[in-house]
Order: sequence, then structure tokens, then C-alpha cells
Amino acid sequence: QTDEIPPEFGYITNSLPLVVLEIRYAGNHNFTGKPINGYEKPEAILSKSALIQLMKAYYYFLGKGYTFKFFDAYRPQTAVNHFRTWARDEADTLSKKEFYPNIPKKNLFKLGYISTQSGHSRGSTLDLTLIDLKTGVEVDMGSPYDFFGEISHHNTQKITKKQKQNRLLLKQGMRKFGFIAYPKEWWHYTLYNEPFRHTYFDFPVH
Ligand SMILES: C[C@@H](N)C(=O)N[C@H](C)C(=O)O
Ligand SMILES: [Zn+2]
Repeated sequence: QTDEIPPEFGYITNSLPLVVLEIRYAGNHNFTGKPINGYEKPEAILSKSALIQLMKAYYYFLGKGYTFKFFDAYRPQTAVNHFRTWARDEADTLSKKEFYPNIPKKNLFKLGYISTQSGHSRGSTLDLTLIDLKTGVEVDMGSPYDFFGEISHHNTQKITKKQKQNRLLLKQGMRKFGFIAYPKEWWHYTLYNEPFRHTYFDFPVH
């Protein structure tokens, strides 16, 4: 595989002008505490099929007074491999307190919080939240992005009614445009009709 972005992919910010990117794996503020291999720039790339549906979702949410913040989109297999190597190093607990205080890191894969073959690498999965356009503030979803624990599950009882409503607003809006929620992570969505069901891409994010 080359480093070229395949023609079936595009940048989120070229399709959706008024969104916020906070691509955590390109920097230190993520569950490893360090930049992840394969993220050369803090960019968000998706398959064009996903972008078309995402654009519709974007205008739907704009109409309701929200825009999107993206934490991750396409993820190279190299990055997933980096996560696997990181998980094997039990001594490295740099970001445990913030992201996985109650779970041994070696269990993060079997508990479903990180995948060894991630939908993100197929190019039609994204991690996002809503921003209230009036205040410019992130909507309260009850737990932070990439907090690995029960409180991030859609069916948790550990959050308030308002936080549940906020998650539901995102979930129902995304569902209208063909994106399916992941039960264990409120921020994670996959295009139901994804074009590359069996391909795990490895071009870098640049
Ligand atoms: C690591 C987290 N952001 C995530 O995306 N988890 C899912 C399960 C994945 O790795 O595909
Ligand atoms: Zn995700």
C-alpha cells in the first residue's frame, strides 16, 4: 500500500466547513498519553460514502442548533497496531487515571473498548460529539471521550436524564442518516452501508 489517500476517501473539513476537529491520536491527549503512529497530521478522513451521509446529518443538526466535533475518523492499521503494543506494556500507565482508572489496560481489548481490527480502519467509522452553536460549548454526554468504563455505555444508569437525552439526540440523528451507534462508547458510529466491509486500510493520516 502507498501513502496516497485512495480516491474513494476525502477530508471531513472539505465537506463540512463549520466543524471542530480535535484529533486526539495525533497528539498527547489520548489514552496512551503520546502521539499514535500513523497520524502524521490532526486530520479527519472518511470514505466518500460516509462523507455524503455525514453531510446530511450535519445539516440536520445545524437546523437544531448544533455542529459536530470530531475526535477520530479513518484510523490506519498501523495506529491500531500501536495500541496493541501499548497495551502489552503493563508498566506504562501514563494516562490510566484519566481514561481507564478501573480497568487493567490488558483487558481493554477483550472488554470491547479498543479493537484489534477496528471499523475505523475500514474508513466509515467516526468518533464525534455535538457542540451547541449558541454557547460554543460541547454538549454534556455524561462522560469524556475515550473514557473506558460502564459510564460510557449507552445503557448506563450512571448518568443524568439530561445526559441520556443528549446521547439520544446524537444517536437518533445519526441513525436517520445510516450511522449505527456502538453500545459501549457513546461517541462511536459506523455507517451501516459501509463501502469497504472487509478492507483494513493503512495509509497514514496526513
Ligand atoms: C479506542 C476507541 N476510540 C475506539 O474507537 N474503540 C473502538 C471499539 C475501536 O477500536 O474500533
Ligand atoms: Zn471509535
